[in-house]
Amino acid sequence: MTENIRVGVLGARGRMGLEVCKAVDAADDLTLVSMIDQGEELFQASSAGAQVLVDFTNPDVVMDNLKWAVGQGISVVVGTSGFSTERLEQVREWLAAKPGVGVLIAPNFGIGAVLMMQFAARAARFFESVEIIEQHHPRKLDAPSGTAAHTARVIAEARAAAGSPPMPDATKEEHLGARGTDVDGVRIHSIRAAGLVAHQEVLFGTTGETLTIRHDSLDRSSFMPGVLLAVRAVLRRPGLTIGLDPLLDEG
Ligand SMILES: NC(=O)C1=CN([C@@H]2O[C@H](COP(=O)(O)OP(=O)(O)OC[C@H]3O[C@@H](n4cnc5c(N)ncnc54)[C@H](OP(=O)(O)O)[C@@H]3O)[C@@H](O)[C@H]2O)C=CC1
Ligand SMILES: O=C(O)C1=N[C@H](C(=O)O)C[C@H](O)C1
Repeated sequence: MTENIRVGVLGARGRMGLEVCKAVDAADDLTLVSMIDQGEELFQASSAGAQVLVDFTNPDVVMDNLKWAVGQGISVVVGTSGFSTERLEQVREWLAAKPGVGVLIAPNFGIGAVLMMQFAARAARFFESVEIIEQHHPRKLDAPSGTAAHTARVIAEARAAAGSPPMPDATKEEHLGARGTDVDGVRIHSIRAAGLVAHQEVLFGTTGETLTIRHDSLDRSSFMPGVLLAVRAVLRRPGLTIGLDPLLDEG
């Protein structure tokens, strides 16, 4: 009989952390050994023998958590947003000194959201224009969302690979922010409103037609199958894994 994976949760009293603790607790093959939130010591996780930490904290603290965990030889599943190319490079450097440790960072654990990003990358080369509209609950700290920024990057990569010309846009005079923010040449518009959870539209346009790809997380339980998939996979994936895509492709 295989032993349960021992899991610790960072940000355990937050909106996502609470949901992750419930999901881990309910899984037969996982054991919740540590729940850590703001002001509590990370060593509680190593003392409790955590093999995998799940981090849903905030962009200001996640890098310190990761540095500590990798240093301790503990693998980490990260949902916290705010990962730039520079941050990812830093994580790779820490991991290089700790072969065997795995870190999986996913901008979005919703399976539908992962598919939305894949579909957007596939559509990118067929359209002249594309803009992203993301909508979230008003307690979100960062804008644009990590999902929107990642979507913009994969679209930009697909457009560059296809040799797409710059998008048409005659705007000459602009009120600050009216055209959203620019990530790798793709405009992102961020909406924050009570009642929302996490929603995104990718709007493509070309002569005579548009294509809108939309995903809605209506409840935070939508992220849990992806989080559990990552927790189960990270111990057999040393090094850095970005996104759930390679796990979904495993079947
Ligand atoms: N990848 C994905 O699929 C998803 C990612 N997210 C991302 O996850 C992150 C968390 O989101 P959400 O749960 O809504 O946010 P919350 O603010 O509800 O939760 C974050 C929790 O982390 C705590 N915290 C702050 N600092 C530390 C620390 N050093 N150690 C441990 N805990 C700490 C916070 O405490 P306090 O409030 O006292 O600061 C809070 O309880 C965000 O970056 C969000 O964008 C969210 C949903 C899905
Ligand atoms: O803060 C949130 O809620 C979410 N954050 C992630 C992001 O920034 O993309 C994932 C999802 O959109 C929910």
